[in-house]
Amino acid sequence: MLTRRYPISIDEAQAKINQITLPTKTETVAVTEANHRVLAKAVTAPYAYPHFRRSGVDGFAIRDADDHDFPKVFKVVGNIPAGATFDGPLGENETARIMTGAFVPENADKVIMLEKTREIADDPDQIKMVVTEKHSNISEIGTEFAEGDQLIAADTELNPGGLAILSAFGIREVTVYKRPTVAIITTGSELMQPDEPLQAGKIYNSNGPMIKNLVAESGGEVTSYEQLIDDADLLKKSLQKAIAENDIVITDGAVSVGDFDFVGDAARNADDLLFNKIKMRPGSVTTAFVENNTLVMALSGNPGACFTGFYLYVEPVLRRFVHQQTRIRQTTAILAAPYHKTNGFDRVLRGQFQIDPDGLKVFPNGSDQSGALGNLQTTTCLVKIPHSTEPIELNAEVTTWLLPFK
Ligand SMILES: Nc1nc2c(c(=O)[nH]1)N[C@H]1C(S)=C(S)[C@@H](COP(=O)(O)OP(=O)(O)OC[C@H]3O[C@@H](n4cnc5c(N)ncnc54)[C@H](O)[C@@H]3O)O[C@H]1N2
Ligand code: MOO
Repeated sequence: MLTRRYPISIDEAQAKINQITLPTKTETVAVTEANHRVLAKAVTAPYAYPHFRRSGVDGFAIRDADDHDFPKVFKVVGNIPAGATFDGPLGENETARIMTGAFVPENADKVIMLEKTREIADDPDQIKMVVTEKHSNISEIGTEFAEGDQLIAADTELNPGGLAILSAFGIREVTVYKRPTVAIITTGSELMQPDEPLQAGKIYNSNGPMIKNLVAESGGEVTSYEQLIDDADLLKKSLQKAIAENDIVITDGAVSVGDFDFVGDAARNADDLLFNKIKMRPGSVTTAFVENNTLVMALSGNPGACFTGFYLYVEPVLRRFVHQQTRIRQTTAILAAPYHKTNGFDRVLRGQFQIDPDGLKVFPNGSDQSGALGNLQTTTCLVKIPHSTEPIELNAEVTTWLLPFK
């Protein structure tokens, strides 16, 4: 039976996905595993930082009371390497040799850099200081953070710099948003297994590995990955299980109107069909529905359309699960190379961008065909050519989406 479909615009389709309510789930993870995880709770300083007075240079610690009439000779009463402490106060004209990062004696007020001192021949217990210093060269307690200060705000995606801050306080665990769980179901009796020899009429599954890695780099957790033959019962069972166990299910193929396009049937019967046709090419068949509180994103089997559909509709929702903005930058650019085709739907070209002194320029990058995949490695942006009966002019301003990790 031919399914009636109601095409909506790219903006409308994106808005529909953006409107669905997502659950908030959190978990505790080790800081060692937390790079690119998103904090669900702010982290505050358990104590002041630095928590002891630290020398910023290698040199000799002195008291304010002795900080006059240079050059002068001091008595060396201690040696404080980094990691050590120093007992007792410095007396009059006494100093302690001290290394960068080391504990400053409690009554010392300044550290004179090694370069401004001279050893006294045959007398290691004395040191001559040539001149004083303008600054104390001491990091005082709490100069970076007072106890209770916010170290990193909630809803922040941790990066190696953030992990350094947490580690500086000995913090070993953080509360983060759970990654959305994602099941991937690729379909098609024409798909071979990677270890099968090439056969006439069949192809290797290229979308599967692409989707898996796109999900992972967008912060999703792939819980299952399947490659199914075109069989309605098999697909139905797989889909039901995937929906019951995951936050998101991504299907690929079988979503058009052909004899084996079973995902379209599931969409039509779903709790909430968001859309089953978009006024764009490639990717017009991209379909989205919610079933049992799980979002099902049905991407086209055609590689170019699958790639485009993922970035425009799936990446943003994966990021929203963990309270983050999409990593895709939507902006305007100058179409810097000619494009002659016209189209009843908006066309989304795979492109490449260039940042020039006079602005952002975009260039079509090879084939705009839905089934073409030769440009998937080198594409760095998507470019929207609005539907029109006239070809778009060279140097027209166009909407573009700059893709992440390119
Ligand atoms: N009568 C109509 N036919 C088609 C329409 C239409 O509106 N009416 N739409 C066309 C458009 S546009 C597209 S896009 C495709 C979408 O088809 P499906 O998403 O249902 O995908 P399939 O039919 O299963 O496969 C399409 C194409 O992609 C290849 N494929 C499938 N899976 C993979 C994979 N994992 N890796 C690589 N390639 C894959 C498959 O072999 C087909 O060549 O429908 C048009 N037809
Ligand atoms: O959905 Mo098809 O990719 O529009 O060409």
